[in-house]
Amino acid sequence: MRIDVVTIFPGYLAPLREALLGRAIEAGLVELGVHDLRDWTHDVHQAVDDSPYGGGPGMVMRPQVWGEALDAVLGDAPARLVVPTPAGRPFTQATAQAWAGEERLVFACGRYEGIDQRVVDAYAQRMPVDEVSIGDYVLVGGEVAVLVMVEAVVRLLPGVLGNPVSAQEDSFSDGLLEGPAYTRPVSWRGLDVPDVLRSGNHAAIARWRRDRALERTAARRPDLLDALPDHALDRTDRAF
Ligand SMILES: Oc1ccccc1-c1ccno1
Repeated sequence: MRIDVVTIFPGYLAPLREALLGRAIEAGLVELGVHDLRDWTHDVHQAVDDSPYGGGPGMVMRPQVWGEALDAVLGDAPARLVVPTPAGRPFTQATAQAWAGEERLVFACGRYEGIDQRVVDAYAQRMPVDEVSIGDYVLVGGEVAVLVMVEAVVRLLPGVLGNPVSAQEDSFSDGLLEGPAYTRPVSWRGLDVPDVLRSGNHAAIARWRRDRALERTAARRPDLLDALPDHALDRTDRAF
């Protein structure tokens, strides 16, 4: 997979070259390009924004600059363009799974009051464009959202995680939140590891883990339970 990010703060994306993601890049599983939007300005101030038509607070990012940048970065290779925005569709594990199958993702990091809408509209005429939100809160720019989304996607690529089973047993992979996890010591500050996890009874352990996942999901994210298809819950599950 090739990932390109266009931003006015390239340094914000430095963490993408650390740890797991950095190793994926070194292993050739991912190619990463980070591009400074200001490289496509032509004025002495390197202006990337302007006042909003219709008035209102803040500034809007200029379509001309974005158009030149995206044309240059995209070239002729097919890609999915992703624009993080608080006004976007929710980015979920399902989104990450879908994007993990893409050959190429290009992220456009907006700041200020956002990017002139015509940029999305123009590129949507020739490629898939997703305006996505990572949550119901407002950030200063899209860079942090890109860090989140790139990590969620890249970890799903074959060969990136040491143990591919981890990704298969993620929270949300079966529509539920993951339950609690424990490791040594068996007793810590008067708190003990649940006996069943040390029983060696794999069926009982699997049941206990499912029950804790259902319990946690019912308590913290009842919306996920409501969204589960009927066949996803067996009779024992329905106790929650
Ligand atoms: O709040 C933002 C500002 C710019 C770009 C993206 C966001 C955002 C907020 C939540 N998800 O994305």
